[in-house]
Amino acid sequence: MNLPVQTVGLTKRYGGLTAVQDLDLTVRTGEVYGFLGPNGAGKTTTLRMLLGLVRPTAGTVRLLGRPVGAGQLAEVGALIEGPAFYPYLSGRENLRVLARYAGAPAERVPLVLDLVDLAGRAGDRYAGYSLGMKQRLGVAAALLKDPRLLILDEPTNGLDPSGTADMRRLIRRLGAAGCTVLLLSSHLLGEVEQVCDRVGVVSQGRLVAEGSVADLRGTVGLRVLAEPLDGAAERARELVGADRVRVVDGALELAVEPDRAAWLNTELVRAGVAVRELRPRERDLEQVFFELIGKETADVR
Ligand SMILES: Nc1ncnc2c1ncn2[C@@H]1O[C@H](COP(=O)(O)OP(=O)(O)OP(=O)(O)O)[C@@H](O)[C@H]1O
Repeated sequence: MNLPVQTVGLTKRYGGLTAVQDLDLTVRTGEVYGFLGPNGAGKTTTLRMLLGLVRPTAGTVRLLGRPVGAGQLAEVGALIEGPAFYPYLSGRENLRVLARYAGAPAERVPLVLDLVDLAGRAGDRYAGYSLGMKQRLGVAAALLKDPRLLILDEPTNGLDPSGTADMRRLIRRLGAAGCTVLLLSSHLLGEVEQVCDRVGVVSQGRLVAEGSVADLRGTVGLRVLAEPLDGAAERARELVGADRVRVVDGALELAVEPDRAAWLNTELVRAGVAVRELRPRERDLEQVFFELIGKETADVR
């Protein structure tokens, strides 16, 4: 199978520093994969190895099913750092110039402008674009060659909330259109929740978790709103064991499998407790991210 990205045991050492260690990364066709980790975790080094810009110390990289350097970069579109455009040309003119350089058909220009939602402003000068529009034009440029793999490195960096939301919508749209996207981000897990099919979290050069956002978040029990609370807590302790029951903010938190909800509800009601709400308790995504990267505080932006 020609996986867009597959690394096995990928390692890069700079002198005594291991920037990337034993990384097994797989990006599947048609998915939006979020490669996440705090600054210095090794994302850029990994990206450079994927693109053949840096030679791995150990391990292998296959890009679009072939070893790096087999000419497949023509099929990869990338938005890395701020894209360079001519300020006095319009968005459309800039793309026409790039298309000519890249040997992409001119008919792609209106198509990609439409994709990134810039068709209405395509005639405006680049210099007048907002940062968000500039970034989206960068994505449009990366799409000119109709790449099989699109790599976006920190595409929301420096964007305000509305620019970030636009970029998120764009990535989701690309994903829905069947584009394979590798998204690098040092932002919190929560921010990529809506756009990524799967995420890999890297910390200190190692992949510390991989899966869907739902997988990573997991469920850790049940949260129950019931009256009277004391009676509910007492009965719950009898049912599942005292060490599995906590009272937090006027609710019961039970460390039990969520599929025991129906049984628990029946038992509580039988004990004369009125159950108002009973639902799986999920971990907070930020918390998950910090646990994975082994930090207590939010300094990963
Ligand atoms: N050319 C280099 N020489 C020496 N050390 C390097 C080199 N490039 C990266 N490093 C080190 O490797 C580690 C990983 O850096 P890398 O840039 O890959 O992380 P990152 O996750 O991309 O971080 P950021 O989000 O800040 O870009 C860091 O400790 C960095 O200082």
